[in-house]
Amino acid sequence: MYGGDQVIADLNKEDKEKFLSDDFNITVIFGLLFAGFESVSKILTLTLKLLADHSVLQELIAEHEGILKSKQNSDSLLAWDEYKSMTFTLHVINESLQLGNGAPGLLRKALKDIDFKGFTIPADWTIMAVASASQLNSDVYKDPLAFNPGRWKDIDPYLVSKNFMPYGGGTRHCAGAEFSGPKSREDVLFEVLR
Ligand code: HEM
Repeated sequence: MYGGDQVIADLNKEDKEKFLSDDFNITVIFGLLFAGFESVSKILTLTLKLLADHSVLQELIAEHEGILKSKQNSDSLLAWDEYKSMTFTLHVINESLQLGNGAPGLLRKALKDIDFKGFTIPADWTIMAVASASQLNSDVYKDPLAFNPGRWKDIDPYLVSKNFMPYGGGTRHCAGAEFSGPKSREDVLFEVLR
């Protein structure tokens, strides 16, 4: 049984039969609604605004029409390979994610003292990693506030690996990343290295 199914099943059970506690289930439902709604609506709104303001729509439409034309059965659903072949679409999404910085900060806790560039972050301290500090850094991205999907065509994989984390990273990496937008850092890296 998947986690979501378990939550729904537990909602209909007596307390003593429940596998997960009510507190846990409520936190999961709130978390999913918040994580899955606020993030998508914010980035989607920004993307539509950027598309309205810039002349990339024709190229996007051409890419999608090309895929539709190459389909053997025009009524068939979008296949995974077709989705993955939308290179320009992915560049537009990346650019929106890079500009949008959906999460203001990624929260972590120092499990032990951490030495970093001559400073020590003491154990138990809360750390907030601010992705926009690198995603909007002009030393990293040339003219970072410009909407330029073309920058993703030949982007340096090293730069991406260190400076693009719209979905966070590590064990707390966004659970909806593959579902909501295609690009984790690892995906971009894979695409560039391919
Ligand atoms: C454009 C859309 C989205 C963006 C930019 C985004 C971004 C993020 C970021 C930055 C984090 C924190 C990761 C970290 O701390 O390393 C996160 C966590 C999370 N996201 Fe997303 N997210 C998006 C869509 C979604 C969707 C659609 C869902 C669910 C269907 C979702 C579910 C989650 C969950 C459950 C977490 C918590 C993961 C954990 O703490 O273990 N996200 N997201």
